Amino acid sequence: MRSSVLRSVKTLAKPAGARGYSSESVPDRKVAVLGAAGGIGQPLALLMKLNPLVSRLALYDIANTPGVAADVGHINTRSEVAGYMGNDQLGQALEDSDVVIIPAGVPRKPGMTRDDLFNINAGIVKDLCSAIAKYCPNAIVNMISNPVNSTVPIAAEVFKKAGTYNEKKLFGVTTLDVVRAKTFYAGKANVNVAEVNVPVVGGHAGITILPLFSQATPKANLADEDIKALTKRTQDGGTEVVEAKAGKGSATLSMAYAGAIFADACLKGLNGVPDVVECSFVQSTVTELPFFASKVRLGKNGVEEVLGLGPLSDFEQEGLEKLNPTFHIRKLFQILQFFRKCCTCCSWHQLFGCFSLE
Ligand SMILES: NC(=O)c1ccc[n+]([C@@H]2O[C@H](COP(=O)([O-])OP(=O)(O)OC[C@H]3O[C@@H](n4cnc5c(N)ncnc54)[C@H](O)[C@@H]3O)[C@@H](O)[C@H]2O)c1
Ligand SMILES: O=C(O)C[C@H](O)C(=O)O
Repeated sequence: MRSSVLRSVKTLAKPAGARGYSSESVPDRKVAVLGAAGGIGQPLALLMKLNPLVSRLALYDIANTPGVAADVGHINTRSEVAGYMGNDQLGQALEDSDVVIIPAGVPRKPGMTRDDLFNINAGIVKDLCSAIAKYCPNAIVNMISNPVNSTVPIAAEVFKKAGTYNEKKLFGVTTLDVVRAKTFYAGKANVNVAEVNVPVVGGHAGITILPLFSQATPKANLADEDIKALTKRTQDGGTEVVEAKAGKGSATLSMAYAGAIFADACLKGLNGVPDVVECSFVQSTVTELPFFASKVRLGKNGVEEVLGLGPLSDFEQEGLEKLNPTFHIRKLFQILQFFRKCCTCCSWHQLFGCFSLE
């Protein structure tokens, strides 16, 4: 048992010796986790502590971080761990960060949509991003807090207002959709899950999550009905967990795993490892939507290239057409309302410039 856990941890955290640099030359990298005492934050802190690419790990939350930091800090891996609690310590937590991961915010309960989290989480994200703009404006930001389809554009607006926006460094973390699509596909196709690849594009809510099973590898001859069912299960994966947890929150462990995979990819990109590609929700021209998840090549400056969708099946093309209005209408109105309430200097003109209904 112990050795298999260690083996998977090694695979997740493998230094990129074989992929571009030796473990002796791994540069120093500071990673900050905001919301580090939460359901995602704690296992994510553990996984980042196991990552040999991290030299400093800053754990920030509004409560309980000293305990989490003391606990994680006893693990005998490379990084130095420090806990920071409360707004007064946020600046210190962020200073010199290369990557900031944000799982701060409230999770869903059964019967809620991710949009129902907007009012609380938009405010949390806005405050945290204002601090990022001040204390580590060049950091890569990995946004986990929901609704990702809206928290990412909000973060972009906050950074624009602060004059620090770099579209190459802002990522909505959609890796859990990919993790789920891989797991469900491997089960149905009866193939080794470790070898499976499935791009998932669009966004991170309901039908905006669009897995491209026609591009899944290894290839399997699945019936149309099976593809439909896999697509629906991937789109409803978050709700499946929310319902199973029956009021005790949403996905935390699988999300921490997904968040650790994505942060590891960002670190590899920063360190110059070639051909690091993950799906992520980023500023995009792949469709007419201003932010869109697709495969992204990661590099020393964050996004190196936003990759196109590739060939779609008729079913996927239909899914793509359906997701556009959902995105536009919900997201636009939420974000407009938020900035009207909270940000008097953000004019309607600026907002329509960013989120126009094309
Ligand atoms: N992107 C995804 O795929 C994905 C997957 C799962 C969950 N999520 C989202 O992640 C968020 C967190 O989920 P969770 O289960 O960890 O919730 P949780 O309630 O267990 O933890 C959230 C943590 O955030 C902290 N927090 C609140 N306000 C803060 C602030 N201003 N600064 C710093 N920390 C603050 C809380 O103290 C708490 O420790 C939710 O919004 C959830 O919907 C996203
Ligand atoms: O579903 C949720 O509310 C959490 C997360 O977005 C998920 O996909 O698990």
